[in-house]
Amino acid sequence: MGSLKDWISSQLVSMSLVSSRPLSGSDSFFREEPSHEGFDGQGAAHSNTSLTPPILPDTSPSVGSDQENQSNPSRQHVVVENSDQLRNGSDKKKMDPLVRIDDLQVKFLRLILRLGLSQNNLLVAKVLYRIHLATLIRAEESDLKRVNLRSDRARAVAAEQEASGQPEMDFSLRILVLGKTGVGKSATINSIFDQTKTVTNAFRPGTDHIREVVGTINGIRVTIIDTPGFLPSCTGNFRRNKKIMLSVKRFIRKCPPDIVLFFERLDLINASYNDFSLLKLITEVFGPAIWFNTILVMTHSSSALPEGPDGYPVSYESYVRQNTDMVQHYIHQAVSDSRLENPVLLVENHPQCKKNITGEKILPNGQVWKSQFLLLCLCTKVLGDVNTLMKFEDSIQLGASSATHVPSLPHLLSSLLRHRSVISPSGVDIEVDESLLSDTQEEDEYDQLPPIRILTKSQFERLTKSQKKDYLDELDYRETLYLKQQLKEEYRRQMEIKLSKEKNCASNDNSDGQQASQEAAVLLPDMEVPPSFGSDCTAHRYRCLVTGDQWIMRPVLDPHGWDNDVCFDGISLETAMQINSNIFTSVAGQMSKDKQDFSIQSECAAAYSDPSGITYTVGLDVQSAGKDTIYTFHSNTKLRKLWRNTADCGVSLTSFGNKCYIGAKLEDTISVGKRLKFVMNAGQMVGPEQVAYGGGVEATLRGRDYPVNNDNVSLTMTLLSFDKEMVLGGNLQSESRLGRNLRVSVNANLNSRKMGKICIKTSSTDHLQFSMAAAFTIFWALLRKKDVKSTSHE
Ligand SMILES: Nc1nc2c(ncn2[C@@H]2O[C@H](COP(=O)(O)OP(=O)(O)OP(=O)(O)O)[C@@H](O)[C@H]2O)c(=O)[nH]1
Ligand SMILES: [Mg+2]
Repeated sequence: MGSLKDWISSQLVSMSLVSSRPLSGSDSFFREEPSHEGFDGQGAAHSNTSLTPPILPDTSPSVGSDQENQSNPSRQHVVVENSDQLRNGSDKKKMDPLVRIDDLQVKFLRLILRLGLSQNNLLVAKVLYRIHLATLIRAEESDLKRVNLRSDRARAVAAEQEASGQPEMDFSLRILVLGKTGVGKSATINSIFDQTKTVTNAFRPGTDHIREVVGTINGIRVTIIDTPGFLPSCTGNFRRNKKIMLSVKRFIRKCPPDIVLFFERLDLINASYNDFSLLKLITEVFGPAIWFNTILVMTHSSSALPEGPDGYPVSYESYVRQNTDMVQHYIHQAVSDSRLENPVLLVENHPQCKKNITGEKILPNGQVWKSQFLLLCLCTKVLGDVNTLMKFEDSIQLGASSATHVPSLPHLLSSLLRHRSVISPSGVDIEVDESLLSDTQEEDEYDQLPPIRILTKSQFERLTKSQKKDYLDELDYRETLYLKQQLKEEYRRQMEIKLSKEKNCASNDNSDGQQASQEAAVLLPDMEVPPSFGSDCTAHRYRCLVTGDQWIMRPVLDPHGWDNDVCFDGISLETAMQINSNIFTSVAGQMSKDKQDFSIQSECAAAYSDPSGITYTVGLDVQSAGKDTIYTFHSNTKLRKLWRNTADCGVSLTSFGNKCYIGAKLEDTISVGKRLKFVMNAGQMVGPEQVAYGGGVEATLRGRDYPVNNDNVSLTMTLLSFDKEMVLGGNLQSESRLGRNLRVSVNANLNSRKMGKICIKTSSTDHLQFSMAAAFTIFWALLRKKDVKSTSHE
């Protein structure tokens, strides 16, 4: 059962109920002995039998995906113990994992300094953030108060220790290399040490036995275990490859590596690449947990770029992304889990590889790959050690059989409390309809407008700046009124159809069939598919037609598919039907199936509106979660228009595995005028031996031009209680149009655990506005940074 703590952090950081990713490598796979830093006590108690990977809800891109450059500078917090604890005796220090995490961070920052890397480096920030998150998740309520945001102090201690060289740092890396023969494992080892430490061979397998290569880089002792390469995966080589893997497994049993490098040649990955059987064999022999500490190494990274469909070479970034995605895709298939995201390291071993002025080998994108190698190894090892210290042994496991996700009560309750508005078959929200109806005084406003002369482009150009503005404002105003009028007419038309249908039903005169057949088919926009179908046609098109209002059926595009044949492995379907004047139903779902997996997400609902104003809704939601399926049956009763008040009560029954969760909620909506709305709700979710309670108040103020412009501000306060813990949260959401070409939406939340996030989205058709938005964002980030600094000084 997920805890409230998980729920809070996922509210902040994760997209979905089941989205989780490894913090880093699994020590459970490798470690039988204490790590090289000598973490003794509880933290070093590794188990090599369990495959439980240490997993945290993830918020950031993979450690190594340097293509993704978003990071949140405000989250670069370091968890540092308070000074009392720092001064405490070594015994206590040894016992307290939080203190040891603090030490580890200082060590990590020292190494970053030693490598000459900036501490604001994206990867470093991510590692520090993940450590912070791990500490928060694992910390007890009492510990949480001790978790200070004193990043500056950790940095200062690291700088001080590194300058004085005291205390001496015993940090070492133990790395295992794996990959097919000839991909450049030995050549990479030689490049890393800048000397020929192991033999390479261009024409036949170069390495015939496992051997350790030891050296020192930037004061870090590095041991690399060079292994014989695997033979290309075909049935004849299966036994030989297995033999190599078993001997490697035997070799590392006594002294397991911190990091695994899995090698591929970047230039040899193409549409016909398929190393699934080899990856599967690695997974079987070493266990799925091997992939947690694995970095994908792509050699030959400076090779000539292939031609794109337009005859020009493709861009380096997209070439790398496409090829690494393909290898990652097959790893996902081998472990039957697509959550894994391995860091990628690009390598070029050619002696004539381009170098920068300091003589370091650089890639076509200007990156110095050797420092990137060290950084990735450091990050992987440090996160691995944090995992061990924090004991993430009860986290999610990799693999299909183990990919069972237990829904948490706070999640289920908050989704029950989420407001569901019932959509009528015409596609217009009932609430919108009502606000239109109440809008009678503006009835003829558009028709009463004086005529306007529409200017040609050249006439418009001749206007002065202020005239241009007035003219555009006037057009804007008219457009809003026109759209309002159109919406009203559409609503009236729908009502008339409804009334005439009722009459027709009475007189048994059904002309529906003819009407439907008269409706023309509409072509839906094309989907972009990988341009690899057929020899002469670069982009084969799949076209979709919509023939009636009622059914929309489309294939689902898999963005990871490498050919059109495997791109479409799902289907989505949407329909809404009026059974009679009072009953309507809607079904929306998506289903995908390939050789291994079948997944479905669907929502069906039926609503009955009583003429007295009561609406009854029943529905069934079906959702795949790993190999299991979650069924949720829900039922709602809505009492409309008791004064300006809509009351709603609902129950839900969720079945997952062999467990059942029952929930109930009460909700009341009060409208004050056309623009202000209050929603209050309270609910309860009961699971096996556990209960969660929650509720909230939401106030929404809509813009003057609603529903033509969806400007609104809403403020929500929620309270959630689960397992003797209570969390109060506040959320502010606003969407508004600032000027003609700029839309801004702001979402900010904060809870009583002092965790929160702010998200600002802007869209503009004007470059100037974009630069303003960027300037504002940077200004905001700086402000936050200052804020964090002053907090840490306190
Ligand atoms: N151009 C180029 N050549 C490379 C690169 N990496 C390796 N090579 C060459 O590829 C050949 C094979 O490299 P090795 O390092 O022996 O390959 P290996 O993976 O160790 O092979 P086994 O020991 O048989 O498993 C050598 O001639 C290397 O010089 C690279 O990044 N670019
Ligand atoms: Mg070799």
